[in-house]
Amino acid sequence: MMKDLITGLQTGLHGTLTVPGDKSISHRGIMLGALATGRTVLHNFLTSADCLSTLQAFRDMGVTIDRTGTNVTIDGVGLHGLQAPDHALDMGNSGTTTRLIMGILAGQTGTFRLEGDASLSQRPMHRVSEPLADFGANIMTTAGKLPVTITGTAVHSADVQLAVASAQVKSALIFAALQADGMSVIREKLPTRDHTERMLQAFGADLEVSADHMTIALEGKPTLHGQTVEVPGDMSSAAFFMVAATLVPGSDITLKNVGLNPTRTGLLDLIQQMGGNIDVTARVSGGEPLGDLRVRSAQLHAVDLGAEQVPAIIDELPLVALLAAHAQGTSHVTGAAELRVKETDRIKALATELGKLGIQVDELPDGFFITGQQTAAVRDPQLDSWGDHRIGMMLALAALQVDQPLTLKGADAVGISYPQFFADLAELANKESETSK
Ligand SMILES: O=C(O)C1=C[C@@H](OP(=O)(O)O)[C@@H](O)[C@H](O)C1
Ligand SMILES: C=C(OP(=O)(O)O)C(=O)O
Repeated sequence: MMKDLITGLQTGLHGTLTVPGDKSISHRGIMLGALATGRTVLHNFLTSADCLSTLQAFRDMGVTIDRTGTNVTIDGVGLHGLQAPDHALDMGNSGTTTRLIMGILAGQTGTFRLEGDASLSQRPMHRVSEPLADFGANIMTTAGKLPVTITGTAVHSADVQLAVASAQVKSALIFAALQADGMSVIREKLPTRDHTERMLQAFGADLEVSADHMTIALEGKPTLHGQTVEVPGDMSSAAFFMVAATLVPGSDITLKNVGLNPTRTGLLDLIQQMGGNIDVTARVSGGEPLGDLRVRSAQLHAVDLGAEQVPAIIDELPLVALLAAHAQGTSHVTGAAELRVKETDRIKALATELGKLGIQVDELPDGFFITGQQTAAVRDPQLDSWGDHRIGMMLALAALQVDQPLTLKGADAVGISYPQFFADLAELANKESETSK
């Protein structure tokens, strides 16, 4: 789908917005609900394509799941009760679905085949299958990628050191450990988002996290009990409007009920560090901190960001490029090679597409650097999402301050994590939602 973008916004963004539910928590809500006994109820479930891939995969494995809008009920089948379907499970575009399910299926009965779309089929899966082998898992990849075949087996406990800083890999190992007898230990490379750990504790698992957040110890074969989960707003979706309101002069918006788990707030911290103006009113609900953010426009200065900060801002790094492009001075992002194995090579995609707008991005193998406030002219008004939701949404924000018409190819990619993104942006910008062609 080609879309005309909102350009030349003079008046800033205004108003109050509640962004949709958190993608990571929505995936895990379905998964834990399926593995629990009894009923789990999810409120504010994210009804984006990725989370619906997870929902459908569990239906295909015999789990009864009802969904009315953003309310989902799941009747759990217990830790080992999933059924192997006679067809492949469709992972769609979702890395989280694929990798977490690999850990879950390692200990089930039967043979399961996982397939995905063209983008997902290029992404590395051996980072999960290899450490899962330490639990005795029997997984065949296709040269380290999808399609993947998992033959369920009686997994055993293990003590594993992660080679990549990845919440998806960590969570897969936690799910395998959950199905094994005895105590397993999982050691992180750097602390990553901890929703699996928090939610498992809420569902009744015996799981301990060290004070430095680097080591997780858990006892296998707990009985998980169905829960009611209020999914907070997705920080990674709020991020787009935090950046838009920071950059477009005259803006003043409030984002309600945004998840503020400290493993996810890297962008919030970074905007403040660059001179941004965000007021946070925080509270705790259901084991996850959340709050309202008032964001006003500000003049920014350049910043450097390295490997240690990357996990808490991983999905927001394309937005950091946009912040850097408007900040005074040269910003450097390093230690972010993971960006090259997301839905697309996000370093290459953002450098190419921002380049069309006259913003020079210098690529590094593991990041980029950008000198802000360049004044070059638009070179090509036809932008492309590369089929990647986060690149597409970042470009829609980049367009706001460009004074000529721009189009976005592959705009429908936003449906992967934020189906109503364009409508929400149009509302805060006080514009009609532009026509689609
Ligand atoms: O665990 C999760 O829910 C996620 C972890 C991150 O991936 P990695 O584990 O590959 O860093 C993130 O990019 C993704 O959007 C969601
Ligand atoms: C990388 C992402 O998701 P996933 O890995 O689940 O495809 C993302 O949402 O930016």
